[in-house]
Amino acid sequence: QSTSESESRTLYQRLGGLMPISVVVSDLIDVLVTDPEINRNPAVDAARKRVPAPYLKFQVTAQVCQVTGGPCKYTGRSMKEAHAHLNITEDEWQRMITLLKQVLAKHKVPAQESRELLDIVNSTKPDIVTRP
Ligand code: HEM
Repeated sequence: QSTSESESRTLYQRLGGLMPISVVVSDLIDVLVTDPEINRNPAVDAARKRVPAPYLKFQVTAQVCQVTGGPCKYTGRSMKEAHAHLNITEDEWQRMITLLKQVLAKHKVPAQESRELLDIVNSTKPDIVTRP
């Protein structure tokens, strides 16, 4: 396959589609909802006890599928609305990024695709982090 052909593939295609995306998201949610550093935030701890992990996995998978150029339609709330009540700090954000990088490495997501996904995730930071 030529370089121009590989560059025309969407990030969704290069990640391998819904099957690997759903596995990476599932693993990330599993480590996030049990992480002591993240759950030191009482609002996050309360929300993850109230909101079923399978629901979060579904919503985040649909969102990642959509924003990477896949066929899904994300129907959940905006990132601002979904996280406004959680008082998420810079340190908690950095912890989430560390866990995300570990999950991407565990599943051997290539460097280029990992970078593009991290750029997309980082673009949501101003809507999610509401405390310094
Ligand atoms: C430190 C970082 C984050 C934490 C601690 C966190 C935690 C949470 C929690 C607890 C909820 C449930 C809120 C509720 O319904 O009361 C939620 C919802 C959600 N989060 Fe996050 N989140 C983080 C970052 C992200 C990022 C980076 C994304 C995607 C780019 C994301 C996508 C979503 C989605 C799609 C929902 C569901 C929205 C809905 O129910 O309509 N989150 N998050």
